[in-house]
Amino acid sequence: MIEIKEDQLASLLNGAIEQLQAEDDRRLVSFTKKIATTNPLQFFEAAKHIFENRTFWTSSSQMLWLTGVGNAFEMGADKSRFEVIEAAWNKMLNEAYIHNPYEVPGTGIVALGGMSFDPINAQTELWKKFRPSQFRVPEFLLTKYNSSYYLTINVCVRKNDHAKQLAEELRQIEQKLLLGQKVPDDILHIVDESEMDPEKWMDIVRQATDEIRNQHVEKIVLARELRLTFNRHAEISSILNNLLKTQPNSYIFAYEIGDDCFVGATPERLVKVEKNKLLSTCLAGTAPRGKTEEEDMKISEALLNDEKNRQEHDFVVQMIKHGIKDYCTEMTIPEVPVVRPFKNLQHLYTPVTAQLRDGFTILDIIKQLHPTPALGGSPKAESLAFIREHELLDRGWYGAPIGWMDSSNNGEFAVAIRSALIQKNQASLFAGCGVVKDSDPQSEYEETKIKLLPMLTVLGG
Ligand SMILES: C=C(O[C@H]1C=CC=C(C(=O)O)[C@@H]1O)C(=O)O
Repeated sequence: MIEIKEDQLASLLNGAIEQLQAEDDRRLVSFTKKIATTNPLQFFEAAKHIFENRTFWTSSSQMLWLTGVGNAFEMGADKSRFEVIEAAWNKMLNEAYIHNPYEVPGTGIVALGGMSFDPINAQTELWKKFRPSQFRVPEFLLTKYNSSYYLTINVCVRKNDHAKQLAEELRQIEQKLLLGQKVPDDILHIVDESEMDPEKWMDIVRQATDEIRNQHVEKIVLARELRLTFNRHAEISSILNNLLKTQPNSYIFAYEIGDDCFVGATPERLVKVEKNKLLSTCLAGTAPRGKTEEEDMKISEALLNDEKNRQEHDFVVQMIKHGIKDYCTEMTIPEVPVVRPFKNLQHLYTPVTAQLRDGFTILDIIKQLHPTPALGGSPKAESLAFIREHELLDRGWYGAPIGWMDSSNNGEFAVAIRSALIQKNQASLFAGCGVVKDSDPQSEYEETKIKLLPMLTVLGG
């Protein structure tokens, strides 16, 4: 194990502490170093009894893994979410003491967080711990980028802190984390299940198709919740381990707040920015997987030529194109989608690439894009108004951006679908589908059932 260069961290801490004038002044100190191979999930598990708030992220390509534990700095907002977060982020970065000799995305000061689907919709008891927008800079962040490993230690210092003592305390926690803990093989059993009466939900789908036929709106995405009770408390690291095994090509994430944890394996990238190169994704239009290769191909071809699905998909393409055009240059969007297979489903997929213009950030792009018609509908305002009035669900963070950003304007956000809110021995799973004028309520219901599978299968279903 590579040990922290004690004197280097202590002198960085000391430098920051000496600058503080008033007793309640605080300053973030961030120290990054390269470390030996460390298992991100075992690091996550080792933090279980040390920190209350753990965060986990892998990109769909698994090029980047982030495991954050603890909160060195938090940012939250209920209104004007993007502006408030951006201002707090910039202020903190301007004042921080940073030692990070690596120009590697996802190292150094990284904020991990997410937001609710709709801040206007009233927040219910279910999601009470999750603010409309919330980001955290973890105390310890393990970054795996390609095959290199980095550890960043972030700490907020005060005037009366003692640098050497603090460095020693941090070193002891670091040792425990890097040692890791075996991820338990937790097998859950579902003892109770509840959901909205399917007939009632399909009735809402019918009302949506009526609304669309009456030309008030073109597409509305409707979601539903499945509430499960287990025989015991769920182990988050074990759920993540199973998602990593069963859901390739997906973003696997967890955002823990005390006893609640929002977990998922989503196939949908909202936006990635790396060294000003922007990548967004249109993912909408769905079909099941075939049981044989031949059947799979047939279904995939039918999906590609299906008018209803192509229309559903095109709403997303058009919206992303218009949403970001003023924020970037060199935008490239293929004329036709391709079919992208995932474990349980296949989707129509169109990648969008561009160059982010100087002066804009990933938060500016998210503000433009969220919610895309893959989760809200089209037009945005009308579809959201329908969802607010009829869906009878607190989506919380489901269907909203979740991800990370670093101090060099790199970042990546996925759309938090195929996800569940875990609460001790209970969980709420969410799934939705795009309703257009010819949607059949029964088929839409069946589609949401398949979309629940990625989470259901790792939760004892
Ligand atoms: C809303 C969900 O999926 C979206 C993403 C891909 C395909 C979709 C569809 O075909 O309806 C949905 O727009 C969900 O999985 O809960």
